[in-house]
Amino acid sequence: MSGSSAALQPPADAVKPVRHPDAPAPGELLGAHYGGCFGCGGDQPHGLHLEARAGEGVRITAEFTVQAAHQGAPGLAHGGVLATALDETLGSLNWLLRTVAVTGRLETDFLRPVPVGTTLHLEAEVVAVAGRKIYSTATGRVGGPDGPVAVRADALFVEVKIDHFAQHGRPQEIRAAMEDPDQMRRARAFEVNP
Ligand SMILES: CCCCCCCC(=O)SCCNC(=O)CCNC(=O)[C@H](O)C(C)(C)COP(=O)(O)OP(=O)(O)OC[C@H]1O[C@@H](n2cnc3c(N)ncnc32)[C@H](O)[C@@H]1OP(=O)(O)O
Repeated sequence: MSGSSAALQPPADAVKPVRHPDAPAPGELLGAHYGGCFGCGGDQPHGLHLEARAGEGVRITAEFTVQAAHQGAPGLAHGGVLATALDETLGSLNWLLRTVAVTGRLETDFLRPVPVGTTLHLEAEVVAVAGRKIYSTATGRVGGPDGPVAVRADALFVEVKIDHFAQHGRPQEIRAAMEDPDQMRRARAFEVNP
């Protein structure tokens, strides 16, 4: 059984998402939004090291290969790790909208077990926007980009000001991020949102 709850149905006044004119070109690798991110950062030895690419419209594709550190049952990916892969891919859609947003709700269906060593082929798309609310959906396939769907998710992201992170993050990581010119450049690119 699958299907998202009423909380993830876009309201009647929702509109179609609009790709930002400065969004990365289709096919372009996005790179990590933060080196310490468990989903995409290069500084996390046991992280997912998920690599996301801009697609057409407001779509993203991504890949993640399940490592031994990601097991739940013997030889199988942990469900929470698979949810992280979906969450990270959905979060990457914000690059195409040039909006800073965080996950408010994530509903996941686990349809097939995913063994260690498997590459999960992820695809995500924004389906609607209503004010600060961004409604999106994602799938993760195994055996190739056209293989069977192993996991899927629907999500609601909520737009926040960049201050959200400075207000709530642990001071030492916030300080380090603010001292990193690359990190600040990425954050500023999102602030200039018409
Ligand atoms: C930089 C990008 C990184 C991407 C990394 C991958 C994504 C992540 O994992 S992000 C980390 C996980 N998420 C978080 O930490 C978020 C924690 N939550 C929060 O900070 C807040 O609850 C937040 C910002 C989502 C909403 O709070 P706030 O800004 O006060 O807005 P609020 O007024 O409550 O909600 C705004 C709208 O969203 C709706 N909404 C908020 N949360 C939910 C929810 N869980 N379910 C349904 N609707 C919701 C509200 O009903 C409201 O709707 P309406 O405008 O119609 O009344």
